[in-house]
Amino acid sequence: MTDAIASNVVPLKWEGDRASGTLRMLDQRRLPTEEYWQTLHSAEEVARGIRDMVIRGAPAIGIAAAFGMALGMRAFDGEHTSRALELRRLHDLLASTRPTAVNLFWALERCRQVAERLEDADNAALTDALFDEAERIFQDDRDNNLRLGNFGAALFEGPTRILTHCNTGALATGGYGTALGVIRALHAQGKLTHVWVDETRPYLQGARLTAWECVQEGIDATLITDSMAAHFMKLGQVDAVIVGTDRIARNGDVANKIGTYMLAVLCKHHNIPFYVATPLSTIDLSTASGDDIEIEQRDPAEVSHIGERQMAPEGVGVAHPAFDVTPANLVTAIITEAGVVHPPYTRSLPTLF
Ligand SMILES: CSC[C@H]1O[C@H](OP(=O)(O)O)[C@H](O)[C@@H]1O
Repeated sequence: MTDAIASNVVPLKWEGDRASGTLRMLDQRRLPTEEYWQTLHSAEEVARGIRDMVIRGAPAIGIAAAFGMALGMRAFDGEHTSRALELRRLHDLLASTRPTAVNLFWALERCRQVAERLEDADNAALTDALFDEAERIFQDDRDNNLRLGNFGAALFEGPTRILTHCNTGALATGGYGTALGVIRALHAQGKLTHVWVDETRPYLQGARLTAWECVQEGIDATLITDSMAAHFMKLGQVDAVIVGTDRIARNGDVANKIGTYMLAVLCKHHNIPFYVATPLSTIDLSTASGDDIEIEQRDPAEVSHIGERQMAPEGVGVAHPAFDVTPANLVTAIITEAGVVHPPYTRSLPTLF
C-alpha cells in the first residue's frame, strides 16, 4: 500500500509517537513510476537508506541522519557498551554513508552538541532531545528554502527561462527545494517562462525526480539530455542556470552533481548567469577550497547499466565520480536564506553567518 503524496512533497516523515513510531522514507529510486514509502526502525536502516540513495540530496541526507541518531539512541539499552561509545558508533555509522554532502556532517555535529549539553541527562531525555533536534533541522530547512526561493526570484525582473541540473527540490531537502525552490518562487510570481531539466546521467535525478516535481506542481518544463544544454544556450533559449550544491568551500568553490562544472563553463562561454542556491548549512567555511572536498565514487554499475539493463560491455573501464567542483570564478552569485552574495566569496560568504 503506498501513500498518496500531497502536493507539498517531502522526502521523509515521522509516523507515530516517539516511543514506538517509525521514520518513513519515500524511495526515490522507484520514482517517478512508483510512490513507495519505506518504513525504517533503526539507525542502521537509515544509514542503508542514505548509502543506497533511497533518500538523497544534501539537506535531506542531513535530516535523515539526525533522525537516525534519535532512533539509535532510542534503541540504546546500556547493557553492552557505554552511552558515549554508542553515540560515537552511531555517528560513525551514519557519517560513513556518503562523503561529499556537508549537511550530513553538519547535522551529526548538531546531534553531538545536543548529547554534550545533555551529558548528565538520562537516556530517555537525550532521545527526546535528539528527536527535537531532528524535527528542528527538518522544519528549519523547509523555512530556509522558502526564504532563499524569494531571494533568488528577486534576481529576475520578468519572464525567464531557467536551466537546472540534478534534483534540488522538495525531494532533496526538507521541502520546497533550493534551486528548484527558486524556480517554484519564480513560478508562483509569474516570472517563469520555462524550465530546461537536465536528465543528469547516470542516476537521472533530473529525468526521474525534478521532472516529477515539476509535473506535480504544473511547472512548464522540458526534459533534455545533459549533452543538449550547450545547444539550447547557443540558440539563446536559456536566460540563467540555477543549481544546488552539496558543499561550498570557504573560497566559493562549489561541489555539486557531476556535470555542474560543464554547465558553468558553458555559461561563461555564452555569457549566461550561473547561480548556486543553497542553505547556509551547506556552506563549509572549514574547508578552504574545492581541492579539499572528497568526491564520492559510486558503483560503476550505475553508469554501465540503466536500471537492470546493461548498456556497456563487460570488461570496459567505468568512471563514476558522483560530483564535480565548479571554481568560484565561474559562479555569478550564491543564493541563500540570508541573502544573495557575490564574489569575492572569501569575503562575502562569512557575512552570511
Ligand atoms: C539541494 S542538495 C541537492 C544536491 O544533491 C544531489 O546529489 P545526490 O542526488 O547524489 O544526493 C545533487 O548534487 C544536488 O545538487
